[in-house]
Amino acid sequence: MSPVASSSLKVGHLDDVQELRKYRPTAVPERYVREGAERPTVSALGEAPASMQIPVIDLWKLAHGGPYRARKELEKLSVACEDWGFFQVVNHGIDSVLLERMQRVSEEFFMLPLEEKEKYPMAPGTLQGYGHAFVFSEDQKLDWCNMLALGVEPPFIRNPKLWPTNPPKFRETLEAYSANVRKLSQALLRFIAMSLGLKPQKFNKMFGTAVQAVRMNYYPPCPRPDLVLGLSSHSDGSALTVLQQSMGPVGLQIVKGKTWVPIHPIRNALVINIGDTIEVLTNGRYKSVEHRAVTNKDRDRLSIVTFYAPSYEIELGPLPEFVDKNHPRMYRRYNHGEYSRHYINNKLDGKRSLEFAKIQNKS
Ligand SMILES: O=C(O)CCC(=O)C(=O)O
Ligand SMILES: [Fe+2]
Repeated sequence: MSPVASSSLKVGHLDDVQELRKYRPTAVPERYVREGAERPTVSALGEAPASMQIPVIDLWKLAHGGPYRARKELEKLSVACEDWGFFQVVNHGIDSVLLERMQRVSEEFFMLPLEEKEKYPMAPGTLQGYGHAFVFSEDQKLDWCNMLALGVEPPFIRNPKLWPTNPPKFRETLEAYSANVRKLSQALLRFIAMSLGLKPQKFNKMFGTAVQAVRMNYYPPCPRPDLVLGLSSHSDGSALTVLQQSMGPVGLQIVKGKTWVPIHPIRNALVINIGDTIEVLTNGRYKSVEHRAVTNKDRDRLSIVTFYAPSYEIELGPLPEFVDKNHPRMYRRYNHGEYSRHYINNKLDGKRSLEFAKIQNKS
């Protein structure tokens, strides 16, 4: 994919938030301070009661639970995708030792000295390496986050120079982890297809050789979590996203109605969300829900996020099964590679990226 020509971008000086934090500041630099409505506590949206939780889906029950339990779990999955766009999955089959190893090597990477991490620089306007993604101008507000993003599959999207050799176990751990997450994504897509009354392999067949990328987000403690965002609000440009988060404080929040709902970490569970591709294919029945990350005053947080998406050459649009008199077509047909380019060349801004495909229905 061709990113924005980096020479055409003027993004100003970008601080590294872990370096900023070393001086134990009590204030945050102006570039991180959000406008009122975007601030986590003075948000246009309210705060959800702590009891409000996204559904938890048991993959074992779906796959092996017998006809009754599997059907019940499939109904739960359908509600999760339709009403929430997010769920946590347990008994997903990925060994907890591998999850822990992945978390450890990621943490070790972020704890390296800056010079070491800067050996894998993310060029402005691209989405691979260590640095600041989605920054396109000098006046854009910055996220309180450090990122390492890597293309994983198919092999041609990899930039091996940006795969850390330090920590030494990083590469092999990411390979093993990604192979497992790929299988899980395919299994989930089978059940999601079934929950929609489609043939189980509908999405997997249609996607061709799926594109898989990983992003590790590290959020250091922040002296003013009330003023900044760890990650700006957005929906994911993937078909499906698989997110592993550390057991610490809540960071991920999703929009539900008029509230920001916190996603409380469950040990060894993975957070799954519907991305823009599934929203388009189902003509909006399953939605890619807006989400963001907030920071914490005393504790850091890590998320390891896998984006699973169709092959770039695939043409996408709402499937005929989801378009009728009562459900007019909401999205045009487009090429997925073109959408991916559009997504990475625009700042994260709620669901704005998907405007790319929206049909303005006259009502
Ligand atoms: O850190 C999180 O929980 C949110 C990460 C996320 O939404 C993303 O990387 O797309
Ligand atoms: Fe996301």
